[in-house]
Amino acid sequence: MAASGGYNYRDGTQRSSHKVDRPLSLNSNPKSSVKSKALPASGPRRNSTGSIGGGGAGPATSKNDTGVPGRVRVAVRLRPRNAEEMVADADFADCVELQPELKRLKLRKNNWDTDTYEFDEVLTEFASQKRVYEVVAKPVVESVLEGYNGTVMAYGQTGTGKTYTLGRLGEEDTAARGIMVRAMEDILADVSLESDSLSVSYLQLYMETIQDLIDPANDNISIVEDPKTGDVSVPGASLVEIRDHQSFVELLRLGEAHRFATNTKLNTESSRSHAILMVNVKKSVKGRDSALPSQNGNNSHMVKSLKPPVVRKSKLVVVDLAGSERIDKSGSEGHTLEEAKSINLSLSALGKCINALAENSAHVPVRDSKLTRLLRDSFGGTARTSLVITIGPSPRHRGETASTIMFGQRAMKVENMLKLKEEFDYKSLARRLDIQLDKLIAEHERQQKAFEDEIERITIEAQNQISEVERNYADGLEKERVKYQKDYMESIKKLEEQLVMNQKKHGSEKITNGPEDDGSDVTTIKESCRVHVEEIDDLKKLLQKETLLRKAAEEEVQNLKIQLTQWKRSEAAGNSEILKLRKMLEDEEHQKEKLEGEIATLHSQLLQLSFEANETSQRLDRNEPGKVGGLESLMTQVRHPQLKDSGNEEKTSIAKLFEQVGLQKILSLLEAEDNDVRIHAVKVVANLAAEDGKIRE
Ligand SMILES: Nc1ncnc2c1ncn2[C@@H]1O[C@H](COP(=O)(O)OP(=O)(O)OP(=O)(O)O)[C@@H](O)[C@H]1O
Repeated sequence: MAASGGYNYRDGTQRSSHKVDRPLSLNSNPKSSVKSKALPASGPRRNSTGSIGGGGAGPATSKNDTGVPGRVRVAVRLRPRNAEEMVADADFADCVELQPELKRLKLRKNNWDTDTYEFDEVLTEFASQKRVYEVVAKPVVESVLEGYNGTVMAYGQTGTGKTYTLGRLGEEDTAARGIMVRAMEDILADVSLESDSLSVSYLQLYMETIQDLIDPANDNISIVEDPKTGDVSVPGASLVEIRDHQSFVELLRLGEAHRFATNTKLNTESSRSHAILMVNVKKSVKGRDSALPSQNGNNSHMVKSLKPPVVRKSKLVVVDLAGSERIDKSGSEGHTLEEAKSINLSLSALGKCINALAENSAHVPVRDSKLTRLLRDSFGGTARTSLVITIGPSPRHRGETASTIMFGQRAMKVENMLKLKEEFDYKSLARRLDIQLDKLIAEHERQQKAFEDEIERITIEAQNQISEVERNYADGLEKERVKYQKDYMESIKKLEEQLVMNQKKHGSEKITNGPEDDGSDVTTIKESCRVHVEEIDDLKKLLQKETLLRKAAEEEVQNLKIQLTQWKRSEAAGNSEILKLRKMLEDEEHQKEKLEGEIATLHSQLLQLSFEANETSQRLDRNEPGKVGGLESLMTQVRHPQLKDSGNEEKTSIAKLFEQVGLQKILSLLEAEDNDVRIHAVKVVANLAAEDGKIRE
């Protein structure tokens, strides 16, 4: 039964929505992507040869910048008969016959005739949710974890199982979990929550307005397209960090409750909006970041090898489209009718884009609806895309089933060019440099303090030793002096006593023997003289010994002085080492400032370019070619380089062009809508690259 026309949420509440279209705003903080290059939505594409299962080249082996071709892969899933069909179609065969092993589907035209279609996968009504995830979404999730954007989308008539396939939470029965929950489980198992980051936005596109399913008050979100990379983003949407499975399921449940749904004849809970889940994965690339400063303090080497770490920023987009429906069959009226018209309009815009891409047509009408703008990267862009088309078995809906099958067949012809989304992570480099600098400063201060303490200790020790040696020397000297003085006095005393004794002896002998004994007297004096000479010799020896001792003491003092001088010299060398370290630190800070300056300049250039490109594209959109200014003249130069120069002067002209407009503008022309301009821009870029390496990575 058709709803009365209210705005129904799945949680049963009713709210009104504002539908004010805001002008497209520029992304105020475009990231500088160093690896990924934008592929114009209508850029050169290759049509698939139609070989089933062979065109979806995975990105796993290609890590370069040129991208790898990746055809949109399409699986078809048949819903089992529901209770109503069991009764109403009891006497009729299903309108389709599946041959999963041949990956074929036969659509009955009448009782005798069938049309046969081939798909990348054919999933019968018995296919489990696990199998559906593995063939439809798992390869895309793996690509996302490798750094490529990925899209998983469900398309089909209302009530055929799109939400069942993508959005089931499976809380009571884990086997029933849909693609969203299973994809997040695989992503959580792969990322490291310490070094990587995982965030989610959940939106619905309802009657051409984008609303936040996490924060329903946020109900008019703008789409922003990066003119340089072609990346589409919705900066106004809530971005929730996901740390575990449970928080993600809560978020899905919250979003599902806010989704517009109504009861139609074809589905009691028919989604009236397209739901878009965006999972942003930021992974650091292991082993590809800068070297840390070496311990030997080689500053210039350290600065040269200081490269920012590389991060891969990829995005998984899961799109649960609202069901296509025949108004007469769904019984829509009033507001539900308006909703149905809006759904059909956006789905038909998507169909037109896919037709244009499948036919390699020059113009792809991406701007016809917000749905196609949001899915710009998923069809004909840089994402790996997998589409599941859902069909019902009822012969009463053969027409809708046929049109779903044709949509899938055309989508299989769309070829994307997968690109790695790598960036230098300047912020994390700056953070790491700060930490490194703090560590160096702390280490330097610690070493300086230890060095100063050591010098002080050595100086004090040396001074103590010198004082002790001086004191010992003075004591020794004093002792020697006292000893020799005492010995000397004793010797003098002995001599005087001996002299007195001799005189006495001599006087008594003279009285006894008379003057005749003069000979023995002489002998005695001689003996006395000999003793004196011996004593004098002893004294001389003692003096010599004392002189030697004094010399040894003086040498020791001299040695200590030499040691002190050496210590002072090493202190001076230490000071000069400290000065050198300080100089190194200053150099390092200077380098850091330079790097930060360059980052700021790059950011501002990028911002300027984004602004100019956006302005230009807006003017071009408004068909005001005369006001395009610099870029217009650049396009003219790119289209007709011979207008300025000719023949061999073309290279000079390209060089001049490069000088005048700069590389960024030339690169921006690679995304121009005009085929000629893009071709000439490619030539210019190729010439510049060949000339002298003006273009580097
Ligand atoms: N493969 C399946 N097995 C069992 N039941 C299914 C299957 N697919 C869908 N259903 C059931 O069919 C009904 C409609 O499914 P669902 O709401 O997912 O369809 P839909 O395509 O999302 O519809 P709409 O476009 O109207 O939102 C639900 O009751 C769902 O449980």
